[in-house]
Amino acid sequence: MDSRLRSVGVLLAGGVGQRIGMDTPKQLIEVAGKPIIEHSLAVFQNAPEIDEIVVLMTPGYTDRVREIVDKGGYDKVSKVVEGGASRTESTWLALGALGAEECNVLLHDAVRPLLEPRIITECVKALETRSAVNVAIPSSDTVLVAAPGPGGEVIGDVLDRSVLRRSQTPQCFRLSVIREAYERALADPGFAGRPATDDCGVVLRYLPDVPIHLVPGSEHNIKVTHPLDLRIAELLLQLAATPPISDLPR
Ligand SMILES: Nc1ccn([C@@H]2O[C@H](COP(=O)(O)OP(=O)(O)OP(=O)(O)O)[C@@H](O)[C@H]2O)c(=O)n1
Ligand SMILES: C[C@](O)(CO)[C@H](O)COP(=O)(O)O
Repeated sequence: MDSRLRSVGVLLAGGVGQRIGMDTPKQLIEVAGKPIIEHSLAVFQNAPEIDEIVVLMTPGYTDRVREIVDKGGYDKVSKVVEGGASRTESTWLALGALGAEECNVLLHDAVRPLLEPRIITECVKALETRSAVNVAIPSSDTVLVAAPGPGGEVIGDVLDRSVLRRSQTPQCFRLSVIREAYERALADPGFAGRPATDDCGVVLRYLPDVPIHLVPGSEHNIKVTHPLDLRIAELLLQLAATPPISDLPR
């Protein structure tokens, strides 16, 4: 009998893309010939470690996602569910859409269309022995803490870059662990006033004894947030589709 836990890829696509400022949610914008969300869907669909995909989509756009799923033959998609008002609400709704059986959950920003298969492999491997795993890269910039000063901001602190990492997705957990963290967060009246910007932040705050193992991410695994990111994603996706020079026929 195969005792491997099932792995569910959750695509968080419930946002509206305010910072990119377009009429439709940014995950539906076409980049390198496909909507951004479809690039992310294809990565999960083609990953042998992923057994099932659940999509959380902006209310009003779930039918559009179902069309993309049907047309592209993404047969690992089991559910397309409406997302919530914040990323954490969408995660909570995703957890509600999963059954009671223990599994691995890989929570991925749908707007990170350049997720590499290697990262999924390493995350699922790490989940064989750990219950919480995140993907992160070192910071190549020096990171400052801004403080209010006379007439504007001043530097409050310069952080030690050697211990700083930039958090990416997928953020990966045993279902029972991420559910427990969110149940505690929702029971805390203070959570709404100090929301978390990612799922690891919820686990760290509400299950501080659970170590969150780090897997190396990638500079390519960008989050399409601002208009310039669309151009960068386009170029990187084109590059990824181009064989390296050594593989070209001579
Ligand atoms: N209510 C929300 C908000 C965000 N997300 C998802 O979380 C990921 C990262 O969020 P972000 O880049 O902030 O997306 P938006 O919220 O759409 O962008 P903005 O903050 O500029 O409005 C995206 O794939 C987004 O669709 C979500 O599932 N549900
Ligand atoms: C989850 C995340 O992508 C990790 O870097 C990030 O925190 C999402 O932030 P956003 O403001 O919701 O884009």
